[in-house]
Amino acid sequence: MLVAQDITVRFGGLTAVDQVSASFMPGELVGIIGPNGAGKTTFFNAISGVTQPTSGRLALHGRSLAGQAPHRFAARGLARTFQTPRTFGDMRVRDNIAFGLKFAGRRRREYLFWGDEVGVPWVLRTADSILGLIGLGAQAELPAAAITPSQQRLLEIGMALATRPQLLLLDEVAAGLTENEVEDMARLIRRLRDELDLTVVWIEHAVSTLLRHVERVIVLHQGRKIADDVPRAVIRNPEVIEAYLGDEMGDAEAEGAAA
Ligand SMILES: Nc1ncnc2c1ncn2[C@@H]1O[C@H](COP(=O)(O)OP(=O)(O)OP(=O)(O)O)[C@@H](O)[C@H]1O
Repeated sequence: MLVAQDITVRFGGLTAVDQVSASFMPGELVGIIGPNGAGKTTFFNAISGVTQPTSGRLALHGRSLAGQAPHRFAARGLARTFQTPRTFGDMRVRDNIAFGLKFAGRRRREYLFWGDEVGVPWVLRTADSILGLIGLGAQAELPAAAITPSQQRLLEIGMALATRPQLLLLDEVAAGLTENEVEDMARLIRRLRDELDLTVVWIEHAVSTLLRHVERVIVLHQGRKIADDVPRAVIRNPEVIEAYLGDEMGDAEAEGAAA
């Protein structure tokens, strides 16, 4: 689906992402974890066209995306959320989704091409069916600014889905949520992956929940990739424990997470 090769992003003298390579296969749910400042969001920005990598190669469906603008990434089936939800507060919840359906990602010509909706799951064809999918049906008429922070996060996921992605990048969609809400979010992400045939890459600090739900986890530390494996292996990796997991969770909790 997506292949990133030796991606490096420098800001002046700081190397935020240091030669990170990673591949994402169709249908995978992959987590990205690491300490604050490890380069997780910068890596996301680089693989979604928001930031131009200093060096490295990037291919979606085998076609190079180097130097392309973010809307070209969207047109090729990539959607993402941001750490701070980017919704339109004075527009109704339903209209936020409708905006994504109408405008996001695709150019007019591509809409004509997509007009017959061939291959688009029916739940992604209307704003109301997307709202039903993410559990925001009851909030459809409210201004987006009036819904709770956790609902804002769901709405941003809905807006991303409205672009009919095949690859969904989620940046801390569970930040600030209660433990139960984080668990609900993880279940929703899995359900979306399964029902919509998505590839999902999910950055999150709620490590124990993430490790219980993803199939593979990539660990970044000081811009470098220090692990890329199934959760069971990653929690036993001494470098990962030293750099991150030792602080984030006790051994017993980690064992439970990857059980
Ligand atoms: N636009 C920028 N200009 C300069 N430095 C930046 C910029 N964006 C990020 N950085 C720096 O790059 C490094 C990686 O930041 P990044 O936000 O990618 O980390 P992160 O792993 O996502 O952290 P967090 O978990 O806190 O969100 C940090 O040192 C950060 O200060």
